[in-house]
Amino acid sequence: MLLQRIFRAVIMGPPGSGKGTVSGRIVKSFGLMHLSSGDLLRANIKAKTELGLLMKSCIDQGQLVPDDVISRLILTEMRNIDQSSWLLDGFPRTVSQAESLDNVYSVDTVINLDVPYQTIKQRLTSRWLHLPSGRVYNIDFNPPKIAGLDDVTGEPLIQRDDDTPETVIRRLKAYENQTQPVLEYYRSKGVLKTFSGTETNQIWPHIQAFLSKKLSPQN
Ligand SMILES: Nc1nc2c(ncn2[C@@H]2O[C@H](COP(=O)(O)OP(=O)(O)O)[C@@H](O)[C@H]2O)c(=O)[nH]1
Ligand SMILES: Nc1ncnc2c1ncn2[C@@H]1O[C@H](COP(=O)(O)OP(=O)(O)O)[C@@H](O)[C@H]1O
Repeated sequence: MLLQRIFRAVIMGPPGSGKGTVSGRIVKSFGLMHLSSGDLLRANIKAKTELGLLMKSCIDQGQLVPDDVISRLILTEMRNIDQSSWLLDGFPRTVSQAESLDNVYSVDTVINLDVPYQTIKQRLTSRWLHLPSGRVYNIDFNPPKIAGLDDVTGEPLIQRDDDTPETVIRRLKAYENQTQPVLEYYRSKGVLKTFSGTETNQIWPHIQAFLSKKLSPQN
């Protein structure tokens, strides 16, 4: 079934709350285009672009990259998908970024994953990533079929340089100081929908039911 009209969504939540995992399920169930700012930055680092090289130390230290850099990067990339329904993951992360987005597109729904910090810290040190696709695994939660290899391509998985316990703490601080105000921004616009819990499998049916009221599921 085709989507009736363009639907624009953002997924938010602290680092490790399951944004990438849930995004994968939303893409599969509802066919939205997925754009992840973290995946885009890591692709730039891997390709050693000028931007990637400039941003790497910032990311490795658990700090946010400058608003103008990420806003330009994302908004340029969005031109390729703006005829489709989309889901933004990891952007916007500051009120200034949210305003830049608002200048071009109005967001229909913001899905907020509210997961306790203690749960998150345990998850991130056992996260494994397939860099080209952004597919995430976890030794405890969803291990790859063959250790160290992506299920779909058989290519190697990596651990992120910024998933160390010290850097995770800095990322959570950045989230509190810079990203939480974005939740208020969207709450005041009436588009924020929060899902709380400690397990993705427990949160997901609620998100699926919520989106099913707004979107046609994929065949
Ligand atoms: N134990 C556990 N791990 C999870 C759960 N949901 C996601 N994960 C894992 O936690 C890590 C962080 O999830 P991810 O989707 O990358 O979060 P993001 O940083 O918000 O995009 C990954 O290794 C996931 O595989 C869950 O319910 N339980
Ligand atoms: N919108 C953004 N604004 C500023 N920095 C960003 C943004 N998106 C990603 N980054 C940078 O990339 C890092 C990794 O982001 P991401 O992959 O979204 O991590 P996570 O999903 O674990 O929160 C962030 O810690 C930050 O340094």
